[in-house]
Amino acid sequence: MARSGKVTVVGAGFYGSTTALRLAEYDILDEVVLTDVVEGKAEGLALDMNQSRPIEGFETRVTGATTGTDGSGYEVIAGSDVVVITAGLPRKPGMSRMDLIETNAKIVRGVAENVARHAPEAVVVVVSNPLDEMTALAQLATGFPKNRVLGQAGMLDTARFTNNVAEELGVPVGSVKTLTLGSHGDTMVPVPSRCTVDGKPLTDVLSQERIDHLVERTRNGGAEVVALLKTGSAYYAPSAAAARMARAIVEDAGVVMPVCAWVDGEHGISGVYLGVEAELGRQGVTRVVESELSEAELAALEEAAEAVRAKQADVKDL
Ligand SMILES: NC(=O)C1=CN([C@@H]2O[C@H](COP(=O)(O)OP(=O)(O)OC[C@H]3O[C@@H](n4cnc5c(N)ncnc54)[C@H](O)[C@@H]3O)[C@@H](O)[C@H]2O)C=CC1
Ligand SMILES: CC(=O)C(=O)O
Repeated sequence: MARSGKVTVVGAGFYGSTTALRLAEYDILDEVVLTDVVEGKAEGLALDMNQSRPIEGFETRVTGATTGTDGSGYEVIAGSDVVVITAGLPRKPGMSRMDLIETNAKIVRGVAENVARHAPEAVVVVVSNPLDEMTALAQLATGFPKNRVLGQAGMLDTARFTNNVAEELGVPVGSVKTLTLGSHGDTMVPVPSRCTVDGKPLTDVLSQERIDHLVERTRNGGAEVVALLKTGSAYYAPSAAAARMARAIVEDAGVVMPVCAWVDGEHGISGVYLGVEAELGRQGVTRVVESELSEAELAALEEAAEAVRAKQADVKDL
């Protein structure tokens, strides 16, 4: 089987390590690189993942490396097609994603500058929180074209909406289609008008009260997991989302996914990183797709854009 492509995952915590393993298990890449500032952490996890290859039957090799905030060790990411940035603190119960902004901005800025130096042709997928702001910051710090920097949130939030609907109705997740746009925060926009169950509109199978409940549960999906875990945030569904995005980019797949992308006039909104549907290919976002939305959903998307625009303007000073 022909394998090609190299994806780096920066940050070997829960999110980063599960993303690296998922990418390696696809068995389509030459190499997955996993890095972390903690001495030996990425190397140890990479060794462990490589030892799982004979059991799981994949050949993609994982390389672990320790990197310094001074840029040491970053040579290992040279030639990466995609760099996924997961470095940064996760929230604790009671914290909002926005509470992480100052600490994570310093980390993401440093990482992004080193990515620009050592992998200048890469597409960057940001996952560190607060997501919409860290994506904007990574674009500023890399100086990459806006289509080559995007964030992961919509895939995860959409998956949570789908799972919530499937569990409510006791049906397979495969029979449910949903969509979530907007910010990865308080102004998240689950889109009930785009939800179907076995092709039927959601309003045909659920009352408005139950739909409202599932929308609210989706908005709080991250906090629900944090409250149960108590020591960190979700990573199985988030890593599945980031790995699928990286794969779509490496494979130049042209698939449409909900992601945090630079919006330039679509939906009448401009000049902001926002959760929208976008087509992904080798150059990152090849096209932002204007989803069909109800009037109320479009108004909510505009509200989300205004909420994140102000915060994104501030990140340059962090
Ligand atoms: N966008 C999304 O949908 C989601 C975002 N997240 C965010 O992802 C981030 C990571 O989450 P977890 O992996 O669970 O946290 P974690 O604490 O398990 O891992 C973070 C890792 O980053 C490393 N790190 C810190 N500074 C670094 C630097 N300068 N260079 C390289 N590595 C560095 C740490 O040593 C640690 O291993 C958090 O900010 C979290 O909020 C988590 C879930 C979903
Ligand atoms: C941590 C986070 O952003 C989430 O689970 O949605």
